[in-house]
Amino acid sequence: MIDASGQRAPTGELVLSLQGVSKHFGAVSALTDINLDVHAGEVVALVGDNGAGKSTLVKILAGVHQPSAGTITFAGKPVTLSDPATALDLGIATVFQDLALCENLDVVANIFLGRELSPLKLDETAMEVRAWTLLNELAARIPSVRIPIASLSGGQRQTVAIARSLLLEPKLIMLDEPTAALGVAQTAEVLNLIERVRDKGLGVLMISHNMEDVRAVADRIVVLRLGRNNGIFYPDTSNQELVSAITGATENAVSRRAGRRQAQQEQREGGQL
Ligand SMILES: Nc1ncnc2c1ncn2[C@@H]1O[C@H](COP(=O)(O)OP(=O)(O)OP(=O)(O)O)[C@@H](O)[C@H]1O
Repeated sequence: MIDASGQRAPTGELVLSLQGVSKHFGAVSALTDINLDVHAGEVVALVGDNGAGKSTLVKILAGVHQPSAGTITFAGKPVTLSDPATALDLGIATVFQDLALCENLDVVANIFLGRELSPLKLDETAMEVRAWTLLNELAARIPSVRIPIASLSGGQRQTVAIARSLLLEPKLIMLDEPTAALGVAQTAEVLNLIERVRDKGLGVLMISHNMEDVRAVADRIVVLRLGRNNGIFYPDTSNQELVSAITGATENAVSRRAGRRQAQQEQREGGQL
């Protein structure tokens, strides 16, 4: 569907909606009055400079931090994400940047890590089959599910972490810098993976500093600046425009230059009178 501005409007149902979310840490305002929507089958990139509030927002949605104000609606209902287990049970999965994988354990063990005592408790063979199924759905290139994480590449580790987050069949998956520190081929692999997660109908919220990756995979780009919303953009936005929104260069350099021009013009006109 094409919206009034000629862009592709999200067609999936609204999975996540934040209205007026703020977060203070003592005197520090990490987030002020944030609005954010993520639809099913949509990749939303969350971008912003260091300290813009991206991690704080992800931690709120992961149930790690509690918002100081605002409403979070998930799957059509207002929710309180009081702890990480609540967020996970509701269907919000998070892959943090450190991936939280155990180097010495194999792929199967990592995918089921911490879930061994849950109703998902399965025998070794069933767990192996489930792990393969998840990885196959992602068309993941993992040589064997019985090799330790330590012997996998960065891209393959990210794949295992994403597969793990899909185990509980979430509606929304949040990825914190999924391509940071990856080479070109591995980055492409992870971006493909993100597209496949989207194609499964999940909402994806991805934090990234890499505008090339963002533009390659995101349906919408949400910019945060100094803890506030600073625009929603589409992948065809120019780099300059995005960087301006991220750094605030528009309001500084451009508007200052325009102001100077106007002052010079007024001076000239004044001189002619
Ligand atoms: N636990 C905390 N206690 C106090 N202040 C915090 C805490 N967590 C974050 N902040 C502050 O909130 C603001 C937003 O930080 P946040 O880490 O969310 O930004 P970010 O966009 O993720 O930055 P980066 O890209 O550097 O990770 C910063 O000013 C930071 O210092």
